[in-house]
Amino acid sequence: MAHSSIEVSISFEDQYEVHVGQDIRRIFPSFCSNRYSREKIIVVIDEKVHRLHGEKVQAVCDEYFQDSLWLSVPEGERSKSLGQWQSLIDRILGDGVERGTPLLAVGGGVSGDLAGFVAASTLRGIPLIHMPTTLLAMVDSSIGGKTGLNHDTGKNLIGAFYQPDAVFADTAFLQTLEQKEWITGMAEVLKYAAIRSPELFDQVAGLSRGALEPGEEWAQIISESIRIKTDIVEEDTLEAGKRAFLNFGHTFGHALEKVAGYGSLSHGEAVFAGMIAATYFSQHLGHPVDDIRFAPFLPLYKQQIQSMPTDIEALIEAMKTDKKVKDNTLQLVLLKDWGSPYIHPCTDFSMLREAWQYTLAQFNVNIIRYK
Ligand SMILES: NC(=O)c1ccc[n+]([C@@H]2O[C@H](COP(=O)([O-])OP(=O)(O)OC[C@H]3O[C@@H](n4cnc5c(N)ncnc54)[C@H](O)[C@@H]3O)[C@@H](O)[C@H]2O)c1
Ligand SMILES: O=C(O)C(=O)C[C@@H](O)[C@H](O)[C@H](O)COP(=O)(O)O
Ligand SMILES: [Zn+2]
Repeated sequence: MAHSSIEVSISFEDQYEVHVGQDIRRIFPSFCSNRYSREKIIVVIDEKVHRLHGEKVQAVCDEYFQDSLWLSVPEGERSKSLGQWQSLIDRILGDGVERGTPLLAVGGGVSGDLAGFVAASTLRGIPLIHMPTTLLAMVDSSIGGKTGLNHDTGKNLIGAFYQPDAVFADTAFLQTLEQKEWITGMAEVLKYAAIRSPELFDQVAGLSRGALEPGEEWAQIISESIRIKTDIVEEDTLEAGKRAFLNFGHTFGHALEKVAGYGSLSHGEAVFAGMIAATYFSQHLGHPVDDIRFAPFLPLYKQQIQSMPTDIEALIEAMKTDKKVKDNTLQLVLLKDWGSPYIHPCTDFSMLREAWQYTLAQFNVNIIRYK
């Protein structure tokens, strides 16, 4: 794959580059030599990625840094917790850290969101670099500075906006990604299709019929997705307006993740179901969108979903912890048309129940509580 570097300009002072391509990690040492002292780097890494790719990451760290503190994070959504945050902070402060010591976050969205918040909160902020290793983390979570932990009351309720100094999305890591993780990451690509670039639906549908593995066509989709995300976060870094469109399907999806129990459903599975619900809602408000667009992908998600919550009232309660809630009113991201998202203050709970009922039925779930 050809290498590319996409600049993210958060403001005049705050700019960073997302470097994407096969073996792009190799430029990491020269990037560091222009920015940081060579004394030490902190590496926060997903433990499975450590086993699979630790040597590659170690090699590029050792090329510049004299010392490294390696901290492995157990794989899975449950690691986005205050407990994991505390144990990383204890190790980092115990080992000794200065304001200029960089932290490299290696892994998927879980270790990235956790490590990002650790970097944001250590000494009020130490330099952060993302090295995403899942499709989802490359196209979405490593870009734009959202960091976060889950809480029993809701998803990502603890966190900060904290931008990295750079992102190194090395597609070589994707060689070992399991199919179910491709499917998870694909949901965020389909989100970009829905809110910005409907032609991506057909492009991804074509690829998802075959094996999901890195290649030139996926590389192009990854770069396009990164461009869409950077465009949006550049215009609205702190989610005062249009950044909320990146939350399409998420008010529903986060409720599914919480009610199922964090980690029972992957983020991408939940967002996929959430996008069906949001599309149904949009259509029933008279907008010319139809969830038939998601139909080619449904079997992939149906196959991997093990358990889907069935209690619609619990799901609606969970939606109320969404961070976009304003004046006690849910703010749903809906579609006026494909590629045209907008915010809809939702007061119609019977339509919400209907949207959930329709969506759960797509996954053959027996609903147990429905007013
Ligand atoms: N900050 C943001 O803007 C943002 C955006 C989207 C999603 N998220 C968050 O991201 C998380 C989901 O991220 P995810 O889907 O990457 O999950 P994840 O980090 O749990 O990774 C998924 C699985 O893939 C494994 N893995 C990672 N890299 C691998 C590789 N190269 N080869 C083989 N296995 C590998 C991990 O060990 C894990 O088991 C959720 O918590 C979600 O809320 C955040
Ligand atoms: O970057 C954003 O903004 C997003 O909303 C991207 C989402 O895919 C991501 O899941 C994000 O973490 C959700 O944000 P939240 O603010 O609803 O927790
Ligand atoms: Zn998401």
